[in-house]
Amino acid sequence: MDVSLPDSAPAGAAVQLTPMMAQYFEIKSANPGYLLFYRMGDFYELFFEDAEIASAVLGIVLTKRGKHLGQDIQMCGVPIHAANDYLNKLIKLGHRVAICEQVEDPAEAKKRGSKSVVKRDVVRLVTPGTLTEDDHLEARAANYLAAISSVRHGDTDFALAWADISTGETFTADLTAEQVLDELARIDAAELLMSAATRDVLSERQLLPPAFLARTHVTPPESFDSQAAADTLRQGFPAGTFDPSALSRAARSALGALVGYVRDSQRGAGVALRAPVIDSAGRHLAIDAATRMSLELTQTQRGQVTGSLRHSIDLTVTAPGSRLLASRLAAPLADAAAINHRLDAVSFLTEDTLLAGRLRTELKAVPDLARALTRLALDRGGPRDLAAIGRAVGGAISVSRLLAGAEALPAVLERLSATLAAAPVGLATDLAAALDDELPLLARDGGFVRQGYDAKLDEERALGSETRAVVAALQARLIAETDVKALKIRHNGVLGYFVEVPAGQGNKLLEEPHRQLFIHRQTMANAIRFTTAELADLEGRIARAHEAALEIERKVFASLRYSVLERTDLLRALADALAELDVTAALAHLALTRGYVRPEVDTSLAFHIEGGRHPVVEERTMAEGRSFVANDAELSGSDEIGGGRLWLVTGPNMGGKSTFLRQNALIAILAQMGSFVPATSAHIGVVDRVFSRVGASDDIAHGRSTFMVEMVETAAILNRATRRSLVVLDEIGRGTATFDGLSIAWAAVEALHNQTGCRALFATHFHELTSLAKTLPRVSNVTMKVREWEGEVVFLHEVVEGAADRSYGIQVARLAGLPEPVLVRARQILNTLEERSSGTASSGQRASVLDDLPLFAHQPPARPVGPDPVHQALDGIRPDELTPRQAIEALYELKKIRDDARRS
Ligand SMILES: Nc1ncnc2c1ncn2[C@@H]1O[C@H](COP(=O)(O)OP(=O)(O)OP(=O)(O)O)[C@@H](O)[C@H]1O
Repeated sequence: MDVSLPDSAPAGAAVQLTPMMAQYFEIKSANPGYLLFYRMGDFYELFFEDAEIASAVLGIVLTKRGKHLGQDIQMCGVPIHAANDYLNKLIKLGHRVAICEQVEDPAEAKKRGSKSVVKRDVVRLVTPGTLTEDDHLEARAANYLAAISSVRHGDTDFALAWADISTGETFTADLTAEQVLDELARIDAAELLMSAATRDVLSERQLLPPAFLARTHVTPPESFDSQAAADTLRQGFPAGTFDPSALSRAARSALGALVGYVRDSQRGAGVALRAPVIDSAGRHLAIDAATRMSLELTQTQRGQVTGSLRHSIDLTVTAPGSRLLASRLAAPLADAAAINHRLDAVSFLTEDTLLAGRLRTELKAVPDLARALTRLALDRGGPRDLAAIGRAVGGAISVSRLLAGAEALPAVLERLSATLAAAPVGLATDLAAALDDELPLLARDGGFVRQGYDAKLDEERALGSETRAVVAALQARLIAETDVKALKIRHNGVLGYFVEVPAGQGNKLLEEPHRQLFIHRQTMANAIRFTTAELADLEGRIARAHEAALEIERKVFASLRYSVLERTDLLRALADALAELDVTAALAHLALTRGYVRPEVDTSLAFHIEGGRHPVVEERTMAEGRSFVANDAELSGSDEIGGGRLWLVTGPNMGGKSTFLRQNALIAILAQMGSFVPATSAHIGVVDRVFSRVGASDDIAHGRSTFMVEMVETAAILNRATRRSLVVLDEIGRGTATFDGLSIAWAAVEALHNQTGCRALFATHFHELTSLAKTLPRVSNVTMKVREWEGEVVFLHEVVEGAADRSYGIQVARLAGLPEPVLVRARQILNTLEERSSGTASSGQRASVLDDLPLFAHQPPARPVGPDPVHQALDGIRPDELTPRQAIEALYELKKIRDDARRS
């Protein structure tokens, strides 16, 4: 790429470019916004700014190659064999890459003249939402590409289409503006396509938070044209699999954009999207983004997976099973009959533990069929993908036999059993017979077909190894003829086969009688290399045998690939069934190992939980050697009495309010995703939406204060909750002045009770609210039980009827380690406030109370009244007289005395 260019216009214009530079610029300008991986031999090279970016991000050396416009051309390269790792890193950091390959044999280019360049073209655009390789994907997470469209004159305002290219699953949904955020949070797409106009509409309506904006890729408006979409869709899906006219205009537009983008990014490789499932938001239990965060469904509020509900309940044994479990958790059902079908299946496997155990053992060995299938469809698959499909089909057959042996299967398992029974036995046998035990990643270099599968291949391979024997024989003969014992026949990539003798004996071969036979090729420092006519002939035979063998292997691969792809629909159905079975067996296992029960789910407004536990906190407390205190909840209502009940939960900080609130929301979600629940019994009338605002945090990034966020969210709940909803609210109104906060909380409880009539848990520190139970018939007061001992508070985590008489804030502050003088002073202020001020004092009156407080007064901490049993016991101990064993026992005894005193 040696070019000297004038300091004028760049590529194309008056500038004289080398043919390769011209080609580079042409390809680069056709793919704006992408780092261009430009194939040169065994490397992908990057130039100019691309090279600077890649070298900085990947930590690879930036070099120079020729000049452009008088400037050095910056360049860096990544070797082909390691390209995947580098690609992965770039994509994870938000870059997009165009892979440009040589699309003809360099020999062809040479035929056009010595200066002609090899033809190159972009074969694939790699973006976060279009990944298919295992190296780039998390096995247990779906990787969605989504497209959102907006129309100004349809039934709905927006539509979303999304697909996981790695498995082909595709969905569409029409959305109202209100549903956009919820759905975006549920799908959590890796890449979100939209037109600039849609982006503006969403931003204007505050429907595009930074997390999604960062994943947004704006595509030209034409890509969202709903008219043009019809054609794109017809080409994008196999004929007869779906009818684009069944979609709304907005959904057609979104799906058209999605399919078009996938098609362009895969550059003609057959895109294996499945016919879209038309999703309707009403089918699911709606969970908004804030609730997902608050309940820590898939990650904790700190962004960690460990500690989330998903992490705690995912006992699946396959990656596709884990992905399905996550999507069920993200979108539990809202239809009692469908939920009960799932529960029937889980229930069956909790009863037949032998079958469940066997199923799980078989499933464990089943590879990711759907992803392997997609790679093969995109012509990106290798022998290992074929083998994975073979093993998955084999697994399906074994599992199907196990199910066939069971009697009276519930409907879901019956359906799965029927699907799995159709597993193509012949295909599995064929793949197992054809493929070797150890397989290379790529089909390109051969070496994957099992010995004995193809007679002709075995013949060519034998020829190859026979000729190797012939080479050995030839070497022995040449040694005998020349009497050069050190003569060797060797091979390298440049010379092919050659005869090598040490330099000292080389002359012998250059002289008569040998010079007739040995043709000089190369003189090295300590060796001389020759060839002979016989060796050249042998070499040709070996190469031909190798090429012939390779050709046969390629054909075997193509034919196996064809027989797999021919059965795409069937294989996908198997993949779905295997994942569903894994989820069902995993939920049964969860129920048995954690003591979960089957919830009674119906269309009533019941919400009656006995002995409920928090699935994650329970696990944690047990791991710490403590037991979890189970609690009941009774929010059941009916239309006759005007809706569900509302429990006002009071109690000190750290008393377990948040845990109690969240556990009930989680129990509803678990039940509706079709899982057993952590309780001794549960009766739940299907919930349409769950709202949880527990432990809300600042949204400073958005420039909204804690209070503002709280009010926006409370507004969303009051506007959106229905009688069927479950609302779980923690400390509404805490972020503002006491009286404002109290008034807002008061009005919110009234609204939830009188207008919404939903089932609700409302935790508060405003004890004044508890008087609402006297006037509102469906409101009850409960509190977290605590015990005080020597000025310290002991949390019992038990929910009991009644209202807390105080907050124990100072005791909790002591536990947190606030310095003693501060605590003493706080208590003093509190006493004065309590004495002199009634709950209804005006702020002016309170201020005067504060004026009266003695400043800087300090009193020593109050001593406990009466003899302290621990001190008494200590007094009785004579350390000098104790053996180590007695000392330990005394220590245990002391702790026991302390615990008994606390309990009494
Ligand atoms: N039912 C329970 N059984 C055993 N331990 C519990 C129970 N509930 C809560 N805990 C323990 O108490 C800790 C505090 O609980 P939680 O966060 O629910 O309190 P809180 O009253 O909501 O406090 P705050 O108002 O400060 O958020 C938990 O981390 C857990 O370890």
